[in-house]
Amino acid sequence: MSAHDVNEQTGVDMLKARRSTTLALDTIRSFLHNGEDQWETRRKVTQILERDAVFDKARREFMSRTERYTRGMALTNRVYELQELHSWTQHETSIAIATLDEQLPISLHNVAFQPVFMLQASPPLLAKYSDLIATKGILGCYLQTELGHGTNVSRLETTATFIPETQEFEIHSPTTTSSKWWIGGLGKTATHGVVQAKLILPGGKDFGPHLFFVQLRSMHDHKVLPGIKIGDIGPKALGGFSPTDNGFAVFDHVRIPKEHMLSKFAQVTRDGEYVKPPHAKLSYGGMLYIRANMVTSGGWLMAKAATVAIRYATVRRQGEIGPDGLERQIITYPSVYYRILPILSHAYVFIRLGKTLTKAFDTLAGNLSRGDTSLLAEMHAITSGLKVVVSSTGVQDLEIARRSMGGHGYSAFAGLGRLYADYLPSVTYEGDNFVLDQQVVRAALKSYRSLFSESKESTTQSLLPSSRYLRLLIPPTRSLPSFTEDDFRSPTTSILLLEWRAALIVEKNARTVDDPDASINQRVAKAVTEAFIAAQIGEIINTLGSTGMTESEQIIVGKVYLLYLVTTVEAGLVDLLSFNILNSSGGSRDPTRSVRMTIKKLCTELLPEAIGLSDAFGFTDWELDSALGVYDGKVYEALWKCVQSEPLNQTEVPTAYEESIKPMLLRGQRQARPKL
Ligand SMILES: Cc1cc2nc3c(=O)[nH]c(=O)nc-3n(C[C@H](O)[C@H](O)[C@H](O)COP(=O)(O)OP(=O)(O)OC[C@H]3O[C@@H](n4cnc5c(N)ncnc54)[C@H](O)[C@@H]3O)c2cc1C
Repeated sequence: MSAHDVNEQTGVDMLKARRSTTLALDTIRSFLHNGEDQWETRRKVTQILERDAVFDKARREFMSRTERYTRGMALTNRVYELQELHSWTQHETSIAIATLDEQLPISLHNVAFQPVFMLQASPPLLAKYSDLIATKGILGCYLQTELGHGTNVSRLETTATFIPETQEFEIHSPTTTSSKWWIGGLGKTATHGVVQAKLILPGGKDFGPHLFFVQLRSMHDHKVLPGIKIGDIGPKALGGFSPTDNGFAVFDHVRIPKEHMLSKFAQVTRDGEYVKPPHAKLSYGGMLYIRANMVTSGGWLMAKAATVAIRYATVRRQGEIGPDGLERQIITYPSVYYRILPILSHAYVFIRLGKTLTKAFDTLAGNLSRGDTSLLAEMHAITSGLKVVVSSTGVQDLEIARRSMGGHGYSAFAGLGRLYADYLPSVTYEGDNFVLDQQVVRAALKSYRSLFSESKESTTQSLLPSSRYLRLLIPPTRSLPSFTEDDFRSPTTSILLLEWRAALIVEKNARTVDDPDASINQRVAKAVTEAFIAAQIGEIINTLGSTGMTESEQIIVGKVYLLYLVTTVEAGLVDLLSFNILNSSGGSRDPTRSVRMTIKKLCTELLPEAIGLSDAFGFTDWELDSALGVYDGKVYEALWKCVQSEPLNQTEVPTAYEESIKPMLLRGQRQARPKL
């Protein structure tokens, strides 16, 4: 029998792991949070929430859907109460909402309704409503998707018919399939919405989908306004998105003033003439904003998964007995660290990339407001590709992290199952990933064709960051290098390989475009986006010197980024080998071994720093809400405590005994008796 106390050992193991880290926590934390000031702001806001009973999470897992919605609204109301009380800035309030770790209806107001309205409403409409929107004096949602159409926006059926006599639009749902569907915040919360509807002008001409600002509920008693039917669409898969009232809406000839068309770009004159927007895609700004934000939030979600899994794997001992007479910490098994350390690297990558992207979006928004669309196509290509990669990686990582924790990972108290259920639809909303892939491919082919167009000299100077990998195709005589294991210790090797893969697959796609295989779009989009991410990682590594990290810290964090690059190469081996990009050197028959051995070595070098690297995210126990990810490592105590609050445990004999268990037992005993 084991002589040591398994429970006590968890605390000992966590302390030891924490002591083994050589990183200065505050430097790395500051790097991840974009400066000490930002971190301090976040810490202060989180502390206020954590101490407030409204934000207690202890009963959350036992609540019904309706209770989750009601709780979600109470949390939201309290955040805005606190905003007033503490004079929080908009930024501080956004931190509070993000920190709550709930899918709240208010998010749709903040990330969809408000940005679209601010970017596309005419100046008079802005003057009337922008303050009310900012202060939550009205609550909004974004009504685009319908029962019959999602991806294909051009076939939406809701109509907005202009009535010149009254200078109004009439919003109407002509069919069952034109019912607005899936709309977050619509079911029970929103007072107003931005509705995507086909613009019909006098004479019946259809100008396609345009946006209209529509009041949905009374500001007096919250009742749905006449002519509109609204409801909640019911529970979602795996209990995800419980606090959000995704809803449906049907409009029956609902009149709105002409000024309520969002007409900053496209307009309708008083006598019903259409005025085209200066650029067909000017209205894409709002969507790009959401996608840019998804990169950052996806990064922080991966950070949570990594923190919980690394902490648990550090204190969970199972299996082989080591030299200390104790079972091995599961994090020391290659099959465990190989799964969870790459998640850490994904978090480091997307958190930093998100910051770059948000900055680029601010520049774009400034340009768009002046009618300058020059950056739009590039930003569209980049955000589409990144949205796909971040959401599919995040969904995968949450499940990998959960599974790495064995049986306890499946407990709701592990905290990752709920995050997974909530994050699952991110691969569908804001553009279905498989559909977005096509847009990335289209942009890549356009860059390829313009580079090789006969009308001008091929020049790599004009290549934008999203297609810089195409430079490798010029000059056309190419020799692909071969790499040793040592070469993979340098980021440039993986970056070059990933860029080569993108260049050759785009070239191949351009040549076989008339007869493509079925997975080509996914592979091309992935290759193109991963080449872009790889080049960005190169930049991040090159600038680590200016982050205040010591040289040894730069080496450790550099290894985290290198791990991302090399594992991306490993995941892309099928195409790298298909295109003969990865060659053996030194007579080895397996050119992939050097990649795989580099991953193993990087992981083992990073293991002593894993707790420090994940502590640097700065999550509190309240934020993680995971019995397996507690800071002090005492996972068994935490799990034991959670289980005691299970409602079934509040009575010794359940009500089901009299109703069902007892009759079943008695029936069984009666049936068995004759045979006894
Ligand atoms: C949790 C959640 C919240 C949402 N919130 C909102 C909201 O607030 N407001 C709102 O307006 N909408 C919202 N939506 C709807 C969301 O935007 C749509 O689900 C999304 O756009 C996809 O459309 P769809 O569901 O009709 O799928 P479809 O377009 O029917 O796609 C079904 C399948 O067909 C494939 N497919 C479709 N078209 C093509 C094509 N051209 N080429 C190749 N493959 C194709 C897709 O890849 C997918 O596999 C939400 C959805 C969810 C799940």
